[in-house]
Amino acid sequence: MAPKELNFITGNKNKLAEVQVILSSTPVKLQSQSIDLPELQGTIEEISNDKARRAAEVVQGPVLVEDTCLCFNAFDELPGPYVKWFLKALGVQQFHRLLAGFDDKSAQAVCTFAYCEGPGHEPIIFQGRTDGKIVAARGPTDFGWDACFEYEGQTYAEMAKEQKNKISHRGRALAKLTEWLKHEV
Ligand SMILES: O=c1[nH]c(=O)c2ncn([C@@H]3O[C@H](COP(=O)(O)OP(=O)(O)OP(=O)(O)O)[C@@H](O)[C@H]3O)c2[nH]1
Ligand SMILES: [Mg+2]
Repeated sequence: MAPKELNFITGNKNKLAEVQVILSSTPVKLQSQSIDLPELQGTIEEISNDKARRAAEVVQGPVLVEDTCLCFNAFDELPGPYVKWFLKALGVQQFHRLLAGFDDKSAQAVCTFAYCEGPGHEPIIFQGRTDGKIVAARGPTDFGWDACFEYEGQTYAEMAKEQKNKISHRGRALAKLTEWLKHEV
């Protein structure tokens, strides 16, 4: 695989930490810059593409961005990309009550990375999805909604990091990115 430098533009330290761990077993040299980018309202892919274009304009060079969505099947995929604001308003201990009136507690975590070569270039996206269930918070609450997202009986927060990274929306998206980098000249 050609060693590649990637400049990951994110304001989220937890995301950055997971990406660093996952990419540490690849030749990718990861840099990062914390720029809080405006986020479009639109489809998951439109938001990630727009975020990558904006970041490339600010940095004037190649960038990698990521947008994470949490889609409730009972809400026809909402809160989706707006999960951040629901979590901020409710807090992780009350978050699961969004689905109190619904039997269907199933949800899908979606991670979409967008790589953009630079201003004017079309971003390329790499997406990972993990199906789970929304539950009352269990485990450490230091990363977003990890404590409320249950996968095969364990919440993300209850899992060891390596275990989460193997099956998570982010781990699956990064596996596609590193596969692509192998063939990138
Ligand atoms: O429990 C979690 N496990 C995860 O694996 C995970 N990945 C993201 N998130 C949270 O979901 C929202 C996405 O919003 P988001 O993608 O716009 O992130 P962000 O604004 O924090 O950073 P960024 O946009 O600067 O990269 C934010 O509240 C993130 O904290 C996660 N929560
Ligand atoms: Mg964001």
